[in-house]
Amino acid sequence: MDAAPYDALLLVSFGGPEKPEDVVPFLENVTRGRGIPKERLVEVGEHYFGFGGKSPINDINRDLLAALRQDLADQGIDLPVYWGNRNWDPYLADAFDQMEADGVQRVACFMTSAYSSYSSCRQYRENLFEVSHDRPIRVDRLRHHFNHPVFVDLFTEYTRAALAEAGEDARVVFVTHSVPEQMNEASGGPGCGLYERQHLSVAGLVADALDLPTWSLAYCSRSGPPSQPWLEPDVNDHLEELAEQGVTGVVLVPIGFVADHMEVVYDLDTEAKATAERLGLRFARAASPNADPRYAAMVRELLLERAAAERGEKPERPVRGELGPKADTCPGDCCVNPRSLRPVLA
Ligand SMILES: CC1=C(CCC(=O)O)c2cc3nc(cc4[nH]c(cc5[nH]c(cc1n2)c(C)c5CCC(=O)O)c(CCC(=O)O)c4C)C(CCC(=O)O)=C3C
Ligand SMILES: [Fe+2]
Repeated sequence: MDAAPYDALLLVSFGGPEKPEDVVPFLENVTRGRGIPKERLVEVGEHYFGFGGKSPINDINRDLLAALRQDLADQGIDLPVYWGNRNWDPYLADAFDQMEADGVQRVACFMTSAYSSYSSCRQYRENLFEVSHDRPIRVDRLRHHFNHPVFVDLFTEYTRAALAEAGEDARVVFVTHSVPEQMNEASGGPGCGLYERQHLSVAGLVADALDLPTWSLAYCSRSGPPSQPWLEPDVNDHLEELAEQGVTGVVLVPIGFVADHMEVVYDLDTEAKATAERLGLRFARAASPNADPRYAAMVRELLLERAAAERGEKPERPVRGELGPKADTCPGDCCVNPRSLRPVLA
């Protein structure tokens, strides 16, 4: 198996604070120029302080990095793996400094974000462009993985396990990060609304695999000013509705998150769980991929698929559902944020 023309793999993630002193500067990094109300920042800061100022995200990425290295070694693929975050140490710039020092010429990037939107794709590509355009390293990012069979099958398995915990009659509620309605509309191109469609596709695939009679998609972690419409229903409001309808147990499936980071451990495991308890609903939260070795193997599959394509071969592009494989490169008008017209990596 051959990773040529790539001579490195880069894990690109969001980053998170690791100690109380990190929290405020991290939030400043994330929200610079984004118009988030001060009260919302104080509130989100409290979520981090409640967990000792440490997000789980970096440790999970350390584990994923180890799983990726193990998987490549097991497959006999000799390829260095680097890691850089957009918003916290280790930063993307440090990873690129190291790659440059090591003589890397062409790197494939795996982003720990599975869906299309400004926040979940284009902003990553802005940061990748920024950090790489003046370096002698060619950068490609691997295609979106929301509908990769491995991703869908993992969530199917995690959901099955959570149903066993909450009781088979529990209602499955798929959950993802809310985004402004405008951001959803622009995702995939003007008017595409691809963010929501991709989530509905994954949710439907998992529901079909488990023969679920009914299910829903809800949103968490709304931010921004109250006047701005974001995707709804909020998961807490949705639990209220379900309780009113006579539902007695719920399983939350965090399909929008590839790992148990702060939104999952606070917004779902803490806040939504408390809502469920108050409403007398049995509650279970399905796992997320984290550093599952099968998730690492999926990254390797995507890497080899793209490597083959770059060599001029016609690789298979495994995919589930009606949306088909997302192109390797995004068109110029994909996921544009009118407030941020910065150059991007395709
Ligand atoms: C779609 C999406 C994902 C999923 C895709 C992906 O994984 O990338 C995601 C991931 C994450 N978001 C994270 C943290 C934050 N996101 C914020 C703000 C925002 N996120 C947004 C969207 C998303 N975010 C949006 C539209 C905003 C509003 C401001 C803006 O338009 O930019 C804020 C500011 C405070 C607030 O507004 O809540 C924080 C602190 C962390 C780290 C968690 C940890 O530390 O464990 C992770 C993985
Ligand atoms: Fe976020």
